[in-house]
Amino acid sequence: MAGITLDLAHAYKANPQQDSDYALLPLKMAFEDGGAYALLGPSGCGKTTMLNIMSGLVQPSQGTVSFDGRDVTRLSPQARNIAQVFQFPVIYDTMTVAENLAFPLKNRGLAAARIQQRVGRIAEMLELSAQLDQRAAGLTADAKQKISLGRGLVREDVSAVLFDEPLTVIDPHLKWQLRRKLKQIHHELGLTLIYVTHDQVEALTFADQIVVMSRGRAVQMGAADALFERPQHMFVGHFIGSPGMNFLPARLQGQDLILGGQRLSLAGSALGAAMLARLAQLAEFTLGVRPEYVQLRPAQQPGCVEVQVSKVQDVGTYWLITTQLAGQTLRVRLQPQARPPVAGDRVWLQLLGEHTCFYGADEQLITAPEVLA
Ligand SMILES: Nc1ncnc2c1ncn2[C@@H]1O[C@H](COP(=O)(O)OP(=O)(O)OP(=O)(O)O)[C@@H](O)[C@H]1O
Repeated sequence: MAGITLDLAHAYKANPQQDSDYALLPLKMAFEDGGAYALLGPSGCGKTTMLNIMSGLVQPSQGTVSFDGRDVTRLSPQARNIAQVFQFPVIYDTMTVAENLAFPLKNRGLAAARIQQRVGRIAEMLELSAQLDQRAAGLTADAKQKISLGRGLVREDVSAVLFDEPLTVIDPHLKWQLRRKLKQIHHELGLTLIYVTHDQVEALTFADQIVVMSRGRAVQMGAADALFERPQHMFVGHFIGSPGMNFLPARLQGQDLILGGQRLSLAGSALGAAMLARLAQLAEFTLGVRPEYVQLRPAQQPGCVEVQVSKVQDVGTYWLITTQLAGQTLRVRLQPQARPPVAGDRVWLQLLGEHTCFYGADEQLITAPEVLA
C-alpha cells in the first residue's frame, strides 16, 4: 500500500496556451495510505485522466507522481504495482471464476495454498463462492463485473486499487449492494482505493474523502458532510445535494443585506463581525444556502425575504417548493405538513443562519469557524 502525491498538470495537446487546453490544471494533492477516495465530477472534467496518471497509463505533461515519497512519474503501471478495474469486465471467458481470481496471484508466484485462501476470501466477500468452479463465459454481465472487481482486490501487495466507474454495467439493485460491499471490503482489507464516478450517491456511499472536479480542476477534497455543509466552491454546492444549493447575488448596504431588490436587516442575525467585515469590502457577492436550510417564516419577519411560490412538488419524504425572487429561483425542502403553500402564494423565507455560505468569484469567502465569529 502507498500514499500517493500528485504535483502536476496535464494537457493532451502540445503547447497548451489557455486553461481550456488542459485536461488537468496545475494541482497538488495527497491521497493517504489506506484511504478510500472518490473522484467525482461531470463527464469530461478530468477524472479518468487523473486516475490514469496515478496508474501510469498516462504520463503527465508537467510535474510528478510520487508513491510514499518516491518519484514514479516515468514508471509503467506494472512497476507501480497498481490494480485497476474498468467500466467493463476484463476477464478470461474460458477460465473458471476461481482461475480468474487466482490469475493476478499466480503471476506474482504466490504458493498454491495462499492463492486458494485469498481467492476463497475475496469470493466470499463478493458473494461469488457458489460460482467458483463455473466458466466465466456462461455468467451474467453483473457476475463478470464482480469477477473484475475481485481481480482488482485479490492482491494484498498492491500500492493501490483504482476503479474507473466500475458499477456502470451493473443492475441498479445490485449496484446499491456492491457500493456498500466495497466500503466494507475497504475496512476489512485496508487497501488504498480510488474510485472514479459521476454519481454523487456512489461517491458519498463509498468514499471517506471525495475530490470534486470541474473542468480540469480539483475544486474541493473533503468528507461528505464538509462538501454538503461548507462547499468551498460554488460548483460543489451546485453538484452535491438534491437539488443543489441556491445561489443569489447580494450586496451590503450599511448593516443591511440587499437581496433581489429587498433589504434585510442583519441586526441580530447569526453572521459574525469577521464575515460582515469581509462582505463590506465587496461591491457584490453571492449568497449560497441549501434548500434544506431555508425556513418558511411568518410575514414581515425581520431578516426574511418575500418570494412567490411557482411550484409545489410532493417528493415523498419532503415537499419541494420552488419560489421566485426578482427573477432568481430559490428552492426549499419542507417537511410534510398539513398545509403546504400552493403555487401563486407569497411567502416569507429565512435564508440567513449558521448554514449560509458566501462566495466571491465562485470561491467561498470565509471558512466555517469564522462565519459566526
Ligand atoms: N486520449 C485523449 N486525447 C485527447 N484528449 C483527451 C483524451 N482523453 C481525454 N481527453 C480530454 O480530456 C478531458 C478530460 O477527459 P477525462 O476522460 O479525463 O474526463 P472524465 O471526467 O473522466 O470524463 P468521462 O466521465 O466522460 O470519462 C476531456 O476534455 C476529454 O475530451
